[in-house]
Amino acid sequence: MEFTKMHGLGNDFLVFYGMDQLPQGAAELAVKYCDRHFGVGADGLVFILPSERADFRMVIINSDGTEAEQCGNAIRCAAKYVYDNGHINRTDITIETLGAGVQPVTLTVENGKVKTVKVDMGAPILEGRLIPTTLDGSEVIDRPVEVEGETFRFTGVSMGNPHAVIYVDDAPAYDLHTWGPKLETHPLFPRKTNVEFATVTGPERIEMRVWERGAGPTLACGTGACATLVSSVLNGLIGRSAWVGLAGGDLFIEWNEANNHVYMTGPAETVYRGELSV
Ligand SMILES: N[C@@H](CCC[C@H](N)C(=O)O)C(=O)O
Repeated sequence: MEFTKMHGLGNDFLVFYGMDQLPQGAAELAVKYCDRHFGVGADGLVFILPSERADFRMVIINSDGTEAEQCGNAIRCAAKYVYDNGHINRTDITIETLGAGVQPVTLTVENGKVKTVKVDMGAPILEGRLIPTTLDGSEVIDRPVEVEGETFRFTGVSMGNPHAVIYVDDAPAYDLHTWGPKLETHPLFPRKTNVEFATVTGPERIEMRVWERGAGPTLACGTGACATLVSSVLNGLIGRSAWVGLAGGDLFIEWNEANNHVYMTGPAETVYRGELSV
């Protein structure tokens, strides 16, 4: 099986193209080859497949073998992949995802090279039961969640996949390894959750670190950055656009008031191509 190693701000993937459907055993492949010691090493597998509703369909499998509904960094990589490899010759592409439907993607190309990728990530889902959480209500803002005697306050946002955003004093220094896994699997979140620890540091800047559902600590999370901007607006902490600083670099996020859609702009990089014997 041929693959291409790609990343978005260090959130890395093995990208597969050319199959008609998701291969059997994709979960086992993910566990085996995402392993950083006994495999290739990645946060997930990305399959770019044919779609009946869009130019392409993307499936993302986390490194623990679970399928996610959406992945912001992977969709930027998928768009760059199909453009660079001549599978499409337009810079406006549509990509279908499980959790967020068909998403329009725009590539900025300079001297034949993809510089940035902007994705219309759609409207955030804010209803408690739909995120999903076990809480009722049209919004889940600044609500308590208790873990081993510690009370955190979180805001729930789904970008097709679930996120719990928690504000801390210094996100880059935060001990996410202790609290991330406990919050990810808390019973308040029936499909588990991605967990973002965030600090608003300026009128257009948020620092964020992420513990991802099914992948643990990653260097960046596109949907997490979108969820963090939405949460920060809902909590009255920032305006409707900002740079979100992650361990692997920055993403620019806008939540458009007119159509309620969230837009994410950032880079995507190819590292190398390889072949797996399976
Ligand atoms: N890294 C991603 C999100 C990948 C899926 C996530 N771990 C989940 O299970 O929801 C991103 O860039 O959005």
